[in-house]
Amino acid sequence: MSLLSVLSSCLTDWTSLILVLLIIYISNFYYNYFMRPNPLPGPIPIPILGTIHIIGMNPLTWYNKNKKKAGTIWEFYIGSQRNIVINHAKHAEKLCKPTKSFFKRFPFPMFERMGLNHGIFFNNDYNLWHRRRRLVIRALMATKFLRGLVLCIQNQFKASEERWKSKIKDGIEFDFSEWMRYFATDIQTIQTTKQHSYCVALFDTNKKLVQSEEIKKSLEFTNATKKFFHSFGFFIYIPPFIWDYVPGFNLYSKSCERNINYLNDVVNNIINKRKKELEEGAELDSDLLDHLLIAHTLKDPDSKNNDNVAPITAKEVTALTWDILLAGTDSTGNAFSFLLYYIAKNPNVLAKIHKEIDEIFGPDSNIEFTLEKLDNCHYIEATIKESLRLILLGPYTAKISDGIQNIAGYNWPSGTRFWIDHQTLCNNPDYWEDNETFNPDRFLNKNHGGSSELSNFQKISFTPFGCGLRSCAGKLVAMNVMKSLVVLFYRKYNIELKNENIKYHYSALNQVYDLKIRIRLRDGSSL
Ligand code: HEM
Repeated sequence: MSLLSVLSSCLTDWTSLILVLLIIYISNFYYNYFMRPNPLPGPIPIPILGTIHIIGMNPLTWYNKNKKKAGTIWEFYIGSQRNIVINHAKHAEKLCKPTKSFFKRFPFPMFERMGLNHGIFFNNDYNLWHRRRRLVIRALMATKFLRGLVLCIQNQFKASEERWKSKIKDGIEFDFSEWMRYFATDIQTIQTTKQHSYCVALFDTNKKLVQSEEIKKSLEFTNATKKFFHSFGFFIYIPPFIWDYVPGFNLYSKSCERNINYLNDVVNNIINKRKKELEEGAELDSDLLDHLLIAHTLKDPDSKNNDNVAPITAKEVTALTWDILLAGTDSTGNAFSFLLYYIAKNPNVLAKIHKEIDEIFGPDSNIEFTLEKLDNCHYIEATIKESLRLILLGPYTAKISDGIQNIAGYNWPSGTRFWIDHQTLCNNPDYWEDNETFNPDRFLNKNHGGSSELSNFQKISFTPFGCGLRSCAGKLVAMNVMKSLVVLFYRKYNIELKNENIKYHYSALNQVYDLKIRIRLRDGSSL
């Protein structure tokens, strides 16, 4: 037998083996699919890809075309993994209760590999998560922290106003979505780590600001966080063995890995620098990093009162700092861009905002305001809520069940993957009257100058910050950032949209782009 014929017979044997294995895999896949308990409407999956070729990276695209067929519960596949989507308050109630039955998020193997599960966002260990979450909540809800935040926003805004000064009389045109993303990055970076990121300064000066090493480094960091966000969908929807072994995909996942390593190094350097300053006697500040660093030493009140509580580790400090930087930046930035768009489209709402601002803050549009003043802005708060209801920043969240759970009348085994479709929950005409109308009054009850009371279904379904144990840890921060910005912009400026419609795309969050505005001084205002 020639070498060639041995080779070709081996090859044939290998090919046949692969073919047989493939047939077994496909038969097994479809056997499991057709025998699944509680079959629901949804596109038929294909092996390995699941339904990604039909629904793409955004389950709402399929749902919006198939509303009737999908009803209030439907399913789709990621690889061979079944996912159940809930989009009515009557089924969401149990999923949204703050119980351990729906504590777990989907695992993020890539982010776990990179150590990001030492924080709270990617953490599925209840006991570890619980203590860290308490720490973070204590820091973010502290009055001292929130007062510092409101002051920091005003200072950063003032700095932008200084740069607008020479041109504002004739009006300035710019892409607000970009400005807002940079502004949110600056605020979040300062409030989390005390570092300046100079993003807005570079934007306002058309990148002509003298670029020191510090500024260049901060820009690199901002771009790296952007890349991290954009990789989210990839790591959720593409099964791990594809991003590890399939050419092209593996190159991209390796570059994301390098990106996360780089971000980890930057955050670690910031932490070490601050740790040293504190060891050398610097005074403690109200920002998140100092709060975490207290818990990293034995000065943490939790560990003082309880011998079993160890100080949090350096890895935890890094991961928690990361969590807050990432979870808080793009979310607030995009939320405010949507809000600005809705206010511009609704002059009656703007008139009521002006009235509230004039009543609470008086005629001087340059006067500094406090956190306590913002607490009285009930109409502004209602407007923010209505904007968050109409367009969900995170249109869905996902949870894994623990123990057999009865949802929508079906019993589901432990480990079932549920998606809550918040976009549909918050806009369901069954229980949101005139659901497509921008009407902040629906959030004003009689204690706050209105006459509305949310129904039970409305309360369950109003979930822009998620729901259950894992709901947003920075809700109060986000609300205060947005309230502050409403006051800063509308007490002094007129804002005109340059495009008729808002443009946005979904990538981990709904992200606004190309929101061109023209901003000029409001009559009677001065710089
Ligand atoms: C308008 C702005 C924001 C929106 C719409 C928003 C929305 C959300 C949503 C939908 C979740 C997932 C909840 C779930 O899985 O049920 C979440 C989680 C989280 N958010 Fe926010 N968020 C915003 C701002 C912020 C800010 C400013 C911070 C921090 C300062 C923050 C920190 C977090 C953290 C740490 C988590 C993870 C909580 C956990 O797993 O226990 N968010 N947020």
